[in-house]
Amino acid sequence: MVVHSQSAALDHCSLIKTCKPTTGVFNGIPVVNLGDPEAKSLIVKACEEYGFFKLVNHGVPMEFITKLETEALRFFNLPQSDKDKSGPPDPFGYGCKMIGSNGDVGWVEYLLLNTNLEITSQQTHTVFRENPEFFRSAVNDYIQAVKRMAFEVVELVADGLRIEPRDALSRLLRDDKSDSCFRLNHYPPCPELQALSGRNLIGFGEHTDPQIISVLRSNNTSGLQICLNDKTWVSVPPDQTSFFINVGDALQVMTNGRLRSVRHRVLADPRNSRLSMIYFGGPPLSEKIVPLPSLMAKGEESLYKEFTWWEYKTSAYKSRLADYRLGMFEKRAASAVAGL
Ligand SMILES: C=C1C[C@]23C[C@@]1(O)CC[C@H]2[C@@]12CC[C@H](O)[C@@](C)(C(=O)O1)[C@H]2[C@@H]3C(=O)O
Ligand SMILES: O=C(O)CCC(=O)C(=O)O
Ligand SMILES: [Fe+2]
Repeated sequence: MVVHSQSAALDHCSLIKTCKPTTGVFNGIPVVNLGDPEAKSLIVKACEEYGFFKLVNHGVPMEFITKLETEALRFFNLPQSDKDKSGPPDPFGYGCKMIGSNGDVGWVEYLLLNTNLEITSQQTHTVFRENPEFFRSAVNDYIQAVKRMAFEVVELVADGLRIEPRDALSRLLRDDKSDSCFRLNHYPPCPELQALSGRNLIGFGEHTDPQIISVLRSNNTSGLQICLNDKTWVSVPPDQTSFFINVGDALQVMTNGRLRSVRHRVLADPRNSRLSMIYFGGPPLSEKIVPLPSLMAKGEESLYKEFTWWEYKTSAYKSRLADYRLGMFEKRAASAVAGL
């Protein structure tokens, strides 16, 4: 991400939103130890209350994490013209400041990758044609390990909610056709811009993740914030040795609203660069996203209209980042519009 001079930088960034600096960190983020016999109920409680928790003792080898971090930084430190060869993100590939294709911008550059097609094949023409073999292998090793952990987490969700069979969620992520993706985000420091405005630049604007579950790991630079039920934004203390798990929109629907997808955003840090890596576990495109039958009480009705993941994704990709994407799939919203 090139910044030539202060005025050029400001020009470039006039579209990036800012917010008042927030100071306090939130110490109430639930922490779940994957080896704890109580993990399933702690996970469910955290997902009901926050749609978010920190996972420790996760079993992903630190070696895979640091190898990928090194390779990712090597990539993001390349000259801009080299990085641009891996873009634009359509939607996969390298992107800088523009998020999605509907006008959202942030102080971020990223690589967005598909995980279900072997990363060796389809993406060869963009991201990995230009980058060394060890970057590709670092990405593959990391994704494999994180997927395994994500399968376990959603199986614990199923256990905790007494969903049967217990692979009702994990089978969707394990499926060869699972529509999952992976993202490396790099938020460079930007001291001049923040000093001039006295505000924090938005790195990645507020949103919920559309998929079933997102698994996030970052370096020790802060920036991630979540929105609590009372609509206040709180900063998540970073922890480079742990993972943060987000409930996505699809899981909210599949649990008929029991688990809530969490609204979150990232503020750029004026002094330190942030690097995050996120696996977004989604179902196959043809999957119907409906509440899981074993979870529904007798006579309970779905809060949502029936839709496939393809339909949801198509609509999500037409939306702006901050939009409430589930709104148009809610039955209640539809009847309100009809004046019922
Ligand atoms: C503005 C957009 C970017 C996004 C697609 C969208 O139109 C709305 C959802 C966005 C989001 C948020 C979570 C993930 O980072 C992401 C990959 C996803 O699946 O939905 C992004 C999309 C993107 O960056 O392409
Ligand atoms: O980069 C981060 O820490 C989070 C970004 C995010 O929420 C996303 O890419 O969907
Ligand atoms: Fe997100």
